[in-house]
Amino acid sequence: MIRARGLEFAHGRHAVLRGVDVDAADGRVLGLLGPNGSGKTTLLRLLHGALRPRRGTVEVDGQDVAGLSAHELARRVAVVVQETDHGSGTDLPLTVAESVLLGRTPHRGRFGGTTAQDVRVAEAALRRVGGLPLAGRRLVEVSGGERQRILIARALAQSAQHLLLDEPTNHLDVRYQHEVLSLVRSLGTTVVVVLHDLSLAAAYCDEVVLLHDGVVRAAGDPAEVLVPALLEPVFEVDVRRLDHHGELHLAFRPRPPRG
Ligand SMILES: Nc1ncnc2c1ncn2[C@@H]1O[C@H](COP(=O)(O)OP(=O)(O)OP(=O)(O)O)[C@@H](O)[C@H]1O
Repeated sequence: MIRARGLEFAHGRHAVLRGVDVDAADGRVLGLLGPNGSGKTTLLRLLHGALRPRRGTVEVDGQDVAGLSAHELARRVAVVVQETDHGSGTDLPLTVAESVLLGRTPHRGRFGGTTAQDVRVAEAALRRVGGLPLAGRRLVEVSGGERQRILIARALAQSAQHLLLDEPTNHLDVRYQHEVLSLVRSLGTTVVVVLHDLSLAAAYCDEVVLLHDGVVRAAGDPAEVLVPALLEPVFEVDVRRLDHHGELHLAFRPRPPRG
């Protein structure tokens, strides 16, 4: 369980998040949605302790993240950030297999080396994302979509009960967008995922939080949040809900420029 209450965050004088509450329940997929600049990545970073709030608290399994060491936190929470973000490690001269093995680091002692168990877990994680054939390749040589799946494998190898992902479908072709999200959904871990594609959010999230200008505009069941009355003022487009084989899809039309 990840629980945030009353989160406030600012870059200098620029308020980024105000009074944000989040409840990510065990084994459920929570989607963070909202327009560019609405505060999704900032919120995700607060949830895994990479940023400290000015006000408010974040608890993981009832413990304040501010009181957990980086090592303890990494055993509980695995994070897949966008590959351009600092810390994704994709610029290191590593093979794919070595990169996935890095996910095991929180499970080692200070001077502990790689164990056979680490190798087995890393291999299983790479297999789950369809990445085994890439194991011997250098990370800098794989495509953007392949790299994204490898970063997810590294997070899986971390064996944490909570998984946070920032736009994991970036760079993925349509098949892998669905494969990665159904994989993430099948893990049984708590998942908090930033998504731009609202139809994917409708298909794979149990709950969603809709952010706008750093404030939660709506939260709850995707079927109740992904409605034109809530989405149109936030995204400033016309929204239609479509039913395709019983699944909710959303279609958008730009609004004509104001005269
Ligand atoms: N390092 C920084 N310094 C100053 N302002 C920042 C910094 N990082 C982010 N911001 C600002 O904070 C606000 C929220 O940014 P954030 O990246 O959380 O939004 P987002 O919803 O994830 O956006 P996107 O969909 O474009 O990725 C934006 O106005 C952004 O310009």
